[in-house]
Amino acid sequence: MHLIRRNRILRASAAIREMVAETILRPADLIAPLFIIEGSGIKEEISSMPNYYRMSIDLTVAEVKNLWGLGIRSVLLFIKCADELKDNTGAEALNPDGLMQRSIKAIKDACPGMVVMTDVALDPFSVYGHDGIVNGTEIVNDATVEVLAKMSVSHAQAGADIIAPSDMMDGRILAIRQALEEEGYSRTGIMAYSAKYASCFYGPFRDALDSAPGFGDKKTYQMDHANRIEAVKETLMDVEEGADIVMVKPAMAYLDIIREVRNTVDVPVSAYHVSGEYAMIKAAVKMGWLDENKAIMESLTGIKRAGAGLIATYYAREAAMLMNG
Ligand SMILES: NCc1[nH]cc(CCC(=O)O)c1CC(=O)O
Ligand SMILES: [Mg+2]
Repeated sequence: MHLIRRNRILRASAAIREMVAETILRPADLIAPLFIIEGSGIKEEISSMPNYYRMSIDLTVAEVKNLWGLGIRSVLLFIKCADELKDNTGAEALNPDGLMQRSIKAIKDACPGMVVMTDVALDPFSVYGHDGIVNGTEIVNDATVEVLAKMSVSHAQAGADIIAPSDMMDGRILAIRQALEEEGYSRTGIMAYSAKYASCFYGPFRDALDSAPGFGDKKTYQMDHANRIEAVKETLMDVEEGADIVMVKPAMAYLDIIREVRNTVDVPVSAYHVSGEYAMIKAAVKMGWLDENKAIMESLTGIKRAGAGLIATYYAREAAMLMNG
């Protein structure tokens, strides 16, 4: 018998292909990022992210319930800070009655089972739009880490299940872990943005939250896209410091990094299918060049195939609806 025919057998029908599929995407694999603003009954379009919105807490809670019903089990919260509350200290980030803190409480009250993850970085609160405290043109690592640790405790106090530091400061995972333990939050997890690249693909997000850097760029603290070995080093350090989950970000231009990280660490690996990756598909679909449902499932399955068991994606709702048939 000539073995060449085996491939044709295992691809012969949809049923056989489904039987032998190696990578199966589930709604619970998906983390839904949510952009939250002050007010009530407010749903604002984001021009660079079609069909994605900034929403007030009440509408965000309703969306969380819908997402839970679709089988999604985690959300990742981002808030849009009022300009008058921005400074160079991150004070508003520590406000126990801040928008993030109120959002966490409202979601946990309304949908207790949903895993609430919170973005921890200073850019939404910074007059400079950088992820940390600025001195001249320097992002001051250690002073920033101190604030991030307090910010993380504040989120845990509000009920957050997992802290997601997206800042890339050195040593922040250990500092956050220690601060959480000192305050009794030994059950609050950390999803570290470990291999986060200084990517052009964050543009739409920065529009959404008005958080673009006011000067320079983020290349002094986010990684160079040319580097692979450095990603493994960063990730191993975060695991050593106490990260429960590590993340590679962005995703599609970094599948090799996801695979290398997956093969290296013994904790869950996540990836962030970022705003620019979402916007690219949306734009191509608008031009009639791509089938959106196929592009969504192929992209997200590929990110999982590369090794990410968790995927933060703005397509979480659509993908879950597709998987629910
Ligand atoms: N530190 C903030 C943060 N957290 C997630 C993203 C990007 C998410 C996306 O583009 O979807 C950013 C923007 C940035 O680092 O400039
Ligand atoms: Mg690091």
